[in-house]
Amino acid sequence: MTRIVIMGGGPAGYEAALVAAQHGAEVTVVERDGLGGACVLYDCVPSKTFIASAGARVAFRDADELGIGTNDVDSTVHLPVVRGRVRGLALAQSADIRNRVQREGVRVVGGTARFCDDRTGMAAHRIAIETNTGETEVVEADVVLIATGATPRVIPGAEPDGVRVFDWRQIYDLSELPEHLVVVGSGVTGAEFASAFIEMGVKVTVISSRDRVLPHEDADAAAVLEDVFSERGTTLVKHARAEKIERDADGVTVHLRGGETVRASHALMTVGSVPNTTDIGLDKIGIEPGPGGFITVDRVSRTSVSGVYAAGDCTGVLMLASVAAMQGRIAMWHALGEGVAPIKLKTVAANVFTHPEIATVGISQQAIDAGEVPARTITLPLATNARAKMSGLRRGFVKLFCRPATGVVIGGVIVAPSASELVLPIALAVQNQLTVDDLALTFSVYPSLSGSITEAGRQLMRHDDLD
Ligand SMILES: Cc1cc2nc3c(=O)[nH]c(=O)nc-3n(C[C@H](O)[C@H](O)[C@H](O)COP(=O)(O)OP(=O)(O)OC[C@H]3O[C@@H](n4cnc5c(N)ncnc54)[C@H](O)[C@@H]3O)c2cc1C
Ligand SMILES: NC(=O)c1ccc[n+]([C@@H]2O[C@H](COP(=O)([O-])OP(=O)(O)OC[C@H]3O[C@@H](n4cnc5c(N)ncnc54)[C@H](O)[C@@H]3O)[C@@H](O)[C@H]2O)c1
Repeated sequence: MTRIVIMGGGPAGYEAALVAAQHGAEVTVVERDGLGGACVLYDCVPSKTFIASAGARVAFRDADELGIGTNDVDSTVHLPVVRGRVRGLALAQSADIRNRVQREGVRVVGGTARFCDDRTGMAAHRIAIETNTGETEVVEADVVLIATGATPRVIPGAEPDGVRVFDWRQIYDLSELPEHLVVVGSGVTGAEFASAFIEMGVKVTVISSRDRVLPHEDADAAAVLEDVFSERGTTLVKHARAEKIERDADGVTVHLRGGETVRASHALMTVGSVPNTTDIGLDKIGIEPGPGGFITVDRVSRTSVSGVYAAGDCTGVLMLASVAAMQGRIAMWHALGEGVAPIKLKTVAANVFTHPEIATVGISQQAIDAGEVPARTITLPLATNARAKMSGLRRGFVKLFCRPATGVVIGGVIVAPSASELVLPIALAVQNQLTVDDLALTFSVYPSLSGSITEAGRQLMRHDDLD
């Protein structure tokens, strides 16, 4: 029986464990916090639960326009209740995952794992576990999966203290909403938290190191979000890098490179993550981490050392829960001799949970504009969609990209309140190489926002006829 040890129980680790157990391996997962990992306990699940509360407040605010008077009712945010939901849901989800994994016969050890091979080049590997109860155990494995995830990056001089300066894992500890929150960093994490606090009625300033929010996302989508931010009175400080944060009894002063300062009551640091790869004994097996400390893997999750795989955020390959889980599964299928297709990143669907949401799949507009991928494109503003009008939606759009000659769908972007749900038909089309004709001939419900997707297909099909 193949002995498999998995270091870390996040989406990469626990999904791998389920696959390995299904295929009859003897599986041990070592996790120092709780199953589900940082994804479930601190990052993805808590942030989306928090955002759900902000969304409820938005619905309340927007009701006025639809003829439902709410002026005389106060929509106060009860932060302790929100925090209770955030924590409770994360713990419940973690417990569900633990039960599921244990039901499949996986051994779960609470503790911290590191390699302790006597020398490099061994066929089997030794892993020392410092258990959470203070004992040390050494286990041998034929196959090891490193799935140790990542941790919030800390800027020296701007260390979070959990009182005035927070990272995204501590922010739920606030007992009341900040008077003025400065969000440092405008990547996906920064944009999501800025949006949630803005929608909860907090004054927000966003510090962006680039010329816009969401520098890695679709530029038109980012422009919509900036519009919403500005409408809600948010200040966006562009081309700015925070170097130091001073705190006093009343608040924080963020010092930017170049000498300017931003004053606020609290600061939230969203300046990226660093991989958890420094203390796991990589030198004992001969793995040299790549740039930024990430572990280099190929498309079936192999590292440079035989029998050792890596998956998830510690590899720096698209830092998404869905990608982590797929990398973990692929590693196990490969290790256990199953037929496996290498991971295809061009078909990954992702969503930024701002208000409105931004969902993307496949080739980006940026790659098309740069001439890297030939494509025909269409953008349909939601303002022209009947259902959007009925719901009072004025912002947002559907974009569709297809191959010039064949009309095969290669990507798309949706900006809408429920973009994460709407993007699936485009993801299905990209994954299965469907054409704009396939979309165009599909019945969508009338009236519906998804009608804009089939309409986008029709508009690109019409262009086809002119070729
Ligand atoms: C604020 C935020 C929101 C996000 N929202 C989304 C989202 O909506 N959708 C999405 O797809 N992705 C989202 N992500 C990204 C997603 O959370 C990560 O891609 C995902 O957590 C990666 O999973 P993982 O298994 O690699 O690592 P993790 O989830 O980080 O799990 C790794 C686990 O390993 C443990 N560990 C580390 N070292 C050791 C060791 N030596 N021994 C034992 N255990 C160890 C860690 O404590 C941790 O519990 C979000 C990220 C952030 C920061
Ligand atoms: N909804 C989701 O799926 C979701 C949500 C959150 C995060 N994630 C994923 O997690 C990964 C990390 O995202 P992230 O936003 O946490 O990190 P990031 O690294 O993408 O963004 C951090 C931003 O902070 C900026 N920055 C760094 N130092 C700064 C400074 N001193 N002052 C001002 N700005 C500074 C960086 O230039 C960068 O733009 C991404 O791959 C993202 O897709 C996904």
